[in-house]
Amino acid sequence: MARFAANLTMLFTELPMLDRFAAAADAGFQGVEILFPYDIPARELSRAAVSAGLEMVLINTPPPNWAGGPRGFAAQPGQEDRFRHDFDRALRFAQALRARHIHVMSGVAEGAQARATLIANLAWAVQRAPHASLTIEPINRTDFPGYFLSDFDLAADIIAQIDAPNLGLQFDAYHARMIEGDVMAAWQRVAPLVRHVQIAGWPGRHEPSMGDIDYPAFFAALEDGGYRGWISAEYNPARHTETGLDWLPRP
Ligand SMILES: O=C(O)C(=O)[C@@H](O)CO
Ligand SMILES: [Mg+2]
Repeated sequence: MARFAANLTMLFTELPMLDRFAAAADAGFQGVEILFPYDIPARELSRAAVSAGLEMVLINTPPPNWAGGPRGFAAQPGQEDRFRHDFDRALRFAQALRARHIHVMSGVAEGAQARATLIANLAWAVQRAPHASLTIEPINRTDFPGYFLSDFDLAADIIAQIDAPNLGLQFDAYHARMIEGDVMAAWQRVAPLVRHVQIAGWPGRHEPSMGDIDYPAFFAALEDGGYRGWISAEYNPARHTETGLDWLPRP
């Protein structure tokens, strides 16, 4: 069965970051992800994860933090040096945290040159970090205006073109609902490429129990299809985090 992780950038924000680890473990999560961990020394984050018995599942490149920084540079022509510098920093953090995946963010860009830039940067990154697992994630342009990678078929094409064992797809069911409408159909199309799954309710990006995505059916499809990766709760709780965890399957 897939294991569940809590996105500590968005869940348990009632607590300071380092206290969110124990709260996530107590609530029944087995792993955590942090979108941009770069404000806190990696050894402190690592200690908190280890003492809570949690696996670090994912971090994002690049360093600018969640509160307002650009969402990546990988598809921006002319920003290759910045991308490489940020990627190396993400890699150092991922190594220190033993993070399973690094999500490489494309940023705001458009057109053929952006696509070529993203492919060239990813081709560099998969060689730079042969032992790391890298992901790319289609993100909807309503919430993230101008974000380059907002199409599942484009992401699949890019992964095929790079053709590296350490690059895969990050499937966020909320973005799939926003971009495609039918989450299950999108999943069936790209499932073999998926390394990491994220979930939230739609509309609103709140608890998975709120809205029209049938998560029990989605979890069953993942199980039936042999998905063995993590499922990460990446949503803005509408209530106190713990009160809203009735959707979380517990043994
Ligand atoms: O917004 C999402 O969805 C993500 O997974 C983030 O990594 C984007 O910052
Ligand atoms: Mg996501």
